[in-house]
Amino acid sequence: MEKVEVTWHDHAVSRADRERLNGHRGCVIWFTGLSGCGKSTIANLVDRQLHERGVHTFLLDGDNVRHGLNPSTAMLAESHDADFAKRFGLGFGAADREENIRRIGAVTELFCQAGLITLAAFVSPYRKDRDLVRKRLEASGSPGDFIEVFVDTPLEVCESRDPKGLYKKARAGELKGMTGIDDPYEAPLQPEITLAGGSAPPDQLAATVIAQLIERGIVS
Ligand SMILES: Nc1ncnc2c1ncn2[C@@H]1O[C@H](COP(=O)(O)OS(=O)(=O)O)[C@@H](OP(=O)(O)O)[C@H]1O
Ligand SMILES: Nc1ncnc2c1ncn2[C@@H]1O[C@H](COP(=O)(O)OP(=O)(O)O)[C@@H](O)[C@H]1O
Repeated sequence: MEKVEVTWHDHAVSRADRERLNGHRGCVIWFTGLSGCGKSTIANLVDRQLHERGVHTFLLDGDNVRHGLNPSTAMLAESHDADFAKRFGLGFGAADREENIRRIGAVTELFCQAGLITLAAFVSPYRKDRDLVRKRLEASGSPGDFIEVFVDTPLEVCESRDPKGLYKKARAGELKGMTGIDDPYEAPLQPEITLAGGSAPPDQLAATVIAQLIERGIVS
């Protein structure tokens, strides 16, 4: 294996300096759940409401990140040769999802160090991948940096919403490896917040998240 020489450098402006300037601490609010459960809708509402309160935030969202940081092999093949595209493109197999979440976890870690309240909305179906993000964040930062929000919406409800027609394709056998259909979803065992995404409106669920942030002293 090729040895790569890299050295960690401490920054002149610390996380504490940035948090003082922002007037609040950084943290990661990680929304997980099935496709169509409401992650993006709720995360966007929370983001907008925090922004209106003067809180420094940023939202990372599954579909969007897969257009830029973590594109598919087919997307990369438009600008790179086939070997490069195959090596770095990500799909939805278990190892690809693991690498997707590992990279996003590293980005949330940077944003957290920048003192931002970072919202992440990803299916993130594997417990070990989410737990690894938590572990890394807490190791480089402090306890409470990772707030896991389980958007607990029954599969039948997600499937009835099906805004992108993915469940329909999966049921028709045109899409393989759809989470909840022929690919696993491992629900969090001890999420900080659980939202009943199938039985309450999005604004009520967003209000629950904001109330929790206030209770935890993250925003005032
Ligand atoms: N096979 C399969 N399973 C689940 N989801 C699929 C799949 N194929 C495409 N999509 C679309 O990709 C979005 C999920 O991307 P993520 O990066 O969040 O997935 S993961 O965390 O790596 O599992 C997901 O977005 P959301 O619907 O917003 O969750 C889907 O639009
Ligand atoms: N709590 C809710 N009640 C009713 N409809 C919802 C709720 N949350 C989201 N939706 C609707 O469900 C669909 C999927 O929501 P979305 O936020 O895109 O889910 P995800 O990001 O988890 O895939 C959208 O059409 C959205 O308007």
